[in-house]
Amino acid sequence: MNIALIAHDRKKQQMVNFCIAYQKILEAHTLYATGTTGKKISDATGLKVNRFLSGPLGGDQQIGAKIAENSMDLVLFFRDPLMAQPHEPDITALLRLCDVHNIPVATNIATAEILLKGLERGDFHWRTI
Ligand SMILES: O=C(CO)COP(=O)(O)O
Repeated sequence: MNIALIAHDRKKQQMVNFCIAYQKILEAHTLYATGTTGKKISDATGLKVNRFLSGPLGGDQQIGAKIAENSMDLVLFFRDPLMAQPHEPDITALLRLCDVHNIPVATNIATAEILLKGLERGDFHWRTI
């Protein structure tokens, strides 16, 4: 499965901790991330992460393009709901494309944990059909 990992600045440490906790599951998949998030994850875990541009410079849009091409199976996006983002339209567009293409998307760690447990259990095999 192709998994996108994205975190806003005040959620990045949480994303790193999440990736450490679920490294065993994540390492069996192909990981993608926005620029800064991906660097922090790979530095902390050694996981191979394919990095796009930083979010404000177009990284969310690049991940959106992968979704539109049916090349992304799962999106874990730890958003900061208490901080305005300069690239808010890009974020909205990315989440919209998840809905257009029925891509499972978590916008907080609680949902992300449930999705990864489902992934481990094989709940997403339908994505490969
Ligand atoms: O802004 C982001 C997502 O909207 C994340 O981008 P970075 O991972 O480059 O900080």
